Amino acid sequence: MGSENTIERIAKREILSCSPDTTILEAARAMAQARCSSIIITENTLPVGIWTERDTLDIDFADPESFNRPIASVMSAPIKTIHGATTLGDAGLRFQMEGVRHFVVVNDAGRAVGVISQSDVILRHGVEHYLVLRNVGSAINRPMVKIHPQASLTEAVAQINAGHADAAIVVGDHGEAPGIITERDLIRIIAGGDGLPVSVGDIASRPLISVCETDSLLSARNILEERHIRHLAVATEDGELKGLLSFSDILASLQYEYVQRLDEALRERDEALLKSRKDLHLARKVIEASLDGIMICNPKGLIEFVNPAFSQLTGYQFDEVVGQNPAILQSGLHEKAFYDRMWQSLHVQGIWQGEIWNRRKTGEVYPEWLTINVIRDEDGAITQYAAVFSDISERKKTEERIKNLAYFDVLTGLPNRRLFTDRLQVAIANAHRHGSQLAIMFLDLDLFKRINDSLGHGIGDQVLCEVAGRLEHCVREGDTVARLGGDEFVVLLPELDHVEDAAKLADRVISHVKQPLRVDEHELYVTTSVGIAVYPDDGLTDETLIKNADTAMYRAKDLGRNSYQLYTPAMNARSFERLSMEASLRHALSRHEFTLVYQGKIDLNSGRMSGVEALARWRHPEMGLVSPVEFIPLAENMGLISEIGAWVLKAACRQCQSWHELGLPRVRMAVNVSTLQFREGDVVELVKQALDESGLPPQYLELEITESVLMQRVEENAQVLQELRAMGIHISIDDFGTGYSSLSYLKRMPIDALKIDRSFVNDITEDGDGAAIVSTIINLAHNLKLRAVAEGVETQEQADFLRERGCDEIQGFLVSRPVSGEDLVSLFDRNLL
Ligand SMILES: Nc1nc2c(ncn2[C@@H]2O[C@H](COP(=O)(O)O[C@H]3[C@@H](O)[C@H](n4cnc5c(=O)[nH]c(N)nc54)O[C@@H]3COP(=O)(O)O)[C@@H](O)[C@H]2O)c(=O)[nH]1
Repeated sequence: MGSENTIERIAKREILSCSPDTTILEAARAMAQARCSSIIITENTLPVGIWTERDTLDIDFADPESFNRPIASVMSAPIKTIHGATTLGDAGLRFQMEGVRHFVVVNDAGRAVGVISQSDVILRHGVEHYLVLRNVGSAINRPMVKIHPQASLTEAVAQINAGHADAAIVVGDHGEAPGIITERDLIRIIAGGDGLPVSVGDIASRPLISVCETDSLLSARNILEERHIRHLAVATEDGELKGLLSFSDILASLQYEYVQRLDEALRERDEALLKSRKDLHLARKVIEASLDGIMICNPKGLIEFVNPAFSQLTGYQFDEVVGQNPAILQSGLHEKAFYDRMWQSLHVQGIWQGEIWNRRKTGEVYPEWLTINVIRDEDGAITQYAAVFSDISERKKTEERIKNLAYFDVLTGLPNRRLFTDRLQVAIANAHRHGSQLAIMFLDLDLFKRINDSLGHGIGDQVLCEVAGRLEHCVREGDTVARLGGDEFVVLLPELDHVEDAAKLADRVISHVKQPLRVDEHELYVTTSVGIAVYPDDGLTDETLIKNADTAMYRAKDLGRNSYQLYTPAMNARSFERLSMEASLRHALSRHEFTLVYQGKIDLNSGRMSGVEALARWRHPEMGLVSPVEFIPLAENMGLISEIGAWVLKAACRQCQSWHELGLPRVRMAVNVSTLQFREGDVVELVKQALDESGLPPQYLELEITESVLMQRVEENAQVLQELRAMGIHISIDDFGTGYSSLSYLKRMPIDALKIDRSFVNDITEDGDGAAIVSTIINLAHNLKLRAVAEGVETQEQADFLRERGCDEIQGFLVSRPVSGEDLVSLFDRNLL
């Protein structure tokens, strides 16, 4: 409770005091002058007794000399003290129990710091709530002392003492105005020192101030306080005098236990009020600091309050929205039924929660997560609607991103396999219902790996994006283009009238894809092979259709790429073939199923064989002679290329050395080395072994590498090539012109020849492009001080053209198909042109 309700707060600080030998007269004068009801008698600054107005009743007024007696002879001792920290309630109890009207207030050290009287307690205790409930009549417990005006003071004092009273009514027999005599009057008489009055009537105070017995004790106490008096006459409603009311009576009437309980209840109420005020403060702070928008509406649905976050999220300031209908926030995106459901939920369940699109002041529409609660009073009547919302734009974007990741290819933005399969399944179900057809096209970019290998994945990715765009451009609305991964794409044509329509689309796709495309400084040419499968003829499920379209695509590749194939059941046999080929390839080396054939390179000036290229062949026990076009990529995929490559190199070196030993003209043996061999194995070590084992001098060995060796792992591969060159090995670039070589690399690498790809040679006579490209490559080779070798020369016209353009050597069917070692012997030392 603190010091608020303790007596030290209200005690009189100035202590009226006197010494023990002070006369009663002097003490009374001091009290009258100070308007004080007590005086403390001190000795050596210590209080030793107290003399109060009440003690005047013990004075013998019949003996005027008694006024000159020392105060110590009449004072009350020992003095009654009370600690300053005592509560007013406890002080009131002590006044009541100990029957005194004054306490000296002391501090912890026992020093007097003030005086407190019972009237102080009553006036300052804050018991108004109690006093207002009690009437004056209930506080009068003592019979009224009535004194005749003619009575002497001594008689009057005797009567007051006899009535255990502290005052008396002075009333005569003839209807004179009544008066009152109190202890304070006695002090005044003693202090006057003029002798005693003749009768009490002379000194009685008039008029007699009275209250009605039905008045509240509070009003009586207020009169006492206002008039600075301590007694009131109490009359009935008829005006009949019933008694006297003093502070003592009021104090006695206070039922302290009850008052204390009331006090406690009030204190608890105050504390609760304080707490709720604190809670309210806290709630206000929380609402103000909340990042969620908060809007309170009245029962009519009009806005009463919004917090700062509301303003931040909607753009509307407090003053702009208070009194408005929240409809100002509506986006217009929801149907009336949506709001009807919301109100229904509010009225039935008292809460609505969900996603809603609202509109900011700027006009921007945004999604929010909104919770509305109905607030009701104790009687169940709606007092408010409280809406709390947060902007979920970011969350929605994230959800959208996650959805995109799950269903769309990150690189191209096309649907991915999952979404494609979903759509295909739906399309199949539709086609089944309507008895219609659909088609899917499986596309794979031809030789895309070369772009990735030679120009890097960054360029490869850009090519894929460009191709994705071209595919989307080709198809109709309702068709789906998807990327399955790598360079594989699929197209779903859900409505197909004729199979020819799918074939026409495949043609369009092929011709669009093959248009030159520019990526950074590169002009690239990409082609695609397409396989088509039609529902229901080529499969009834998504899996079968995709598998069969894939098979048809492989067939298109086998047949020379840049074309499409419609699926036929026979193709499945081909897929099966591929699988069984894989199984057999693993054992091909140990079963000695590989062999080499040789094709001569002819010097265009002399017409003689200047070199030989070794070409691998696989004699499959059932499939017969398998082309390297089929098994080399398979071997690369299966991780067998280094092993097979090593065998080829060693066998070719042995063959060349044996020709030398036979005394045939010494030609150089060219061997193809796969890019993967450079990555996976130690080519230098392998070459050393092959030369050592065969005895072939290094200058008679030529390695044919592809452009990707120059463009990948540039530092490492350059090092290997340098070492090979240092050994005396020749290096030529195979299929030159198809691999996007960087000219600066060509210049820096230790190479001896460029082999012009046969596709350009093949084009020499068909259109001007091939001729121009071949001429350019020949010039380039010569400028770099390299030999130019043309592959795939099949006609005399091609040979003539090449000779005219200064090509150094040719290789091709015109002179000889690849043949066995024995058959090649007959071609040595002849003019083959
Ligand atoms: N890493 C290895 N690759 C090898 C090996 N052996 C061959 N290969 C590569 O396989 C590809 C196909 O080779 P192949 O089927 O042997 O075809 C070669 C010739 O038969 C063919 N050719 C030759 N002259 C003509 C012609 O006038 N017309 C025509 N259409 N084709 C012709 O060209 C192939 C030789 O090409 P190249 O090697 O580019 O000089 C092929 O890429 C081989 O490199 C091997 O052991 N390891």
